Amino acid sequence: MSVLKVNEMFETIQGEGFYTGLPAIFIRLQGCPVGCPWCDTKHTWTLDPAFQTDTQQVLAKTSDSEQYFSADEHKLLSLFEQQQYHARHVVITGGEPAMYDLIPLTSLLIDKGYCVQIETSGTFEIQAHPDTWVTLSPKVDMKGGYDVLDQPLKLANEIKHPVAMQKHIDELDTLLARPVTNPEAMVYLQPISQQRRATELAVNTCINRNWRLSLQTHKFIGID
Ligand SMILES: C[S@@+](CC[C@H](N)C(=O)[O-])C[C@H]1O[C@@H](n2cnc3c(N)ncnc32)[C@H](O)[C@@H]1O
Ligand SMILES: Nc1nc2[nH]cc(C(=O)O)c2c(=O)[nH]1
Ligand code: SF4
Ligand SMILES: [Mg+2]
Repeated sequence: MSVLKVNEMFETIQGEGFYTGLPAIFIRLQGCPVGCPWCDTKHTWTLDPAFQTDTQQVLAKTSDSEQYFSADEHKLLSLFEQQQYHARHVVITGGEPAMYDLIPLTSLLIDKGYCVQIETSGTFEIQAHPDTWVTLSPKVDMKGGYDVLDQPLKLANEIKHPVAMQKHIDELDTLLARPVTNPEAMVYLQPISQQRRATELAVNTCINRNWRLSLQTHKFIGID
């Protein structure tokens, strides 16, 4: 059993990376110390117990807030039924989900027939069932002072790098050159905050390097 702090749980369409377009249940965990200046989920950063509240209040959220509920894997699975979700794909994101022991939750979900994906910055070792799809979005030189670890680079099924400037491409090249990095990992560039210049850089670099483009498609159509 492992108790997780959940900032949001909702059903939507995966908007990013390899599984773009697939209906998915998102579990957004609370807490992240990495400090990316352009992070689109800053409301998940704090781990202040003052923001703990009850499950129904969190599930009923209509806007971003620091409020979270605590639940173990069995409670989360029972909430899937209560919420009448249809998706067979589960995305565990955050915040930084690898701060938690995800072995009990990922194992239970895989045992129940779900496909499970985690979205992680690579700054903590991943504790998850080996069949979990790992989307690594590496974070280099951010304010929190964390480094990208070897283990997430090894486990990554896809490396989805947020980019706005050439230095981000250079950082990615350095990570791809590390001997531990999974040579089979698919490489995606994701423009930061839909900026025009970031998008141009991502498109041109994808064409030159034969990498893939990840747009945050949910933001273009205004869904969660
Ligand atoms: C909010 S993070 C949570 C999971 C984990 N902490 C991580 O960084 O991968 C989920 C994804 O959103 C990306 N992301 C966050 N803010 C973004 C932004 N403003 N523009 C583009 N991608 C962003 C992250 O790089 C990551 O791929
Ligand atoms: N639709 C949708 N797709 C996503 N893919 C990754 C997300 C994330 O915040 O981790 C995300 C998200 O917040 N919404
Ligand atoms: S690691 Fe992820 S959640 Fe944390 S600040 Fe960066 S983008 Fe946001
Ligand atoms: Mg998001």
